[in-house]
Amino acid sequence: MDTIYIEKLGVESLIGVYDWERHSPTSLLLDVTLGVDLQPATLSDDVTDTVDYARVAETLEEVAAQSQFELLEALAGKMIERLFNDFVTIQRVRLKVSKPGILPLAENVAIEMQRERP
Ligand SMILES: Nc1nc2c(c(=O)[nH]1)N=C([C@H](O)[C@@H](O)CO)CN2
Repeated sequence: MDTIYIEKLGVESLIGVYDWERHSPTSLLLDVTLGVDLQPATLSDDVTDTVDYARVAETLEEVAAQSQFELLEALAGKMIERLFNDFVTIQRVRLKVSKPGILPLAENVAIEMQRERP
């Protein structure tokens, strides 16, 4: 299996457990690893024969902007569901969602999930 990476993608989402987090969107960073067969695109040099990482980034920005989850886990689950639904050649997704600066004594907090296509 080959790999496509999107690193430190900045998105905005209304997310958080506490009332003070639910008045305005929070900045999140996404690290995405996609398991894809890249061999067809090595032969064709055609973006339609691979997964267009620009479209993946747009999809993740859209899911984040339209969601209102409490937990990072729930947002990550929805994002992975959308990627498998919209990009049929993605076989595996690893997604790390970071919420930098949210805890006073930590530079960053994050969750990471990895899923295979169902
Ligand atoms: N495992 C998690 N723990 C916590 C989350 C989360 O999304 N996943 N979120 C919060 C608060 O919303 C945090 O942003 C501020 O304390 C707490 N714990």
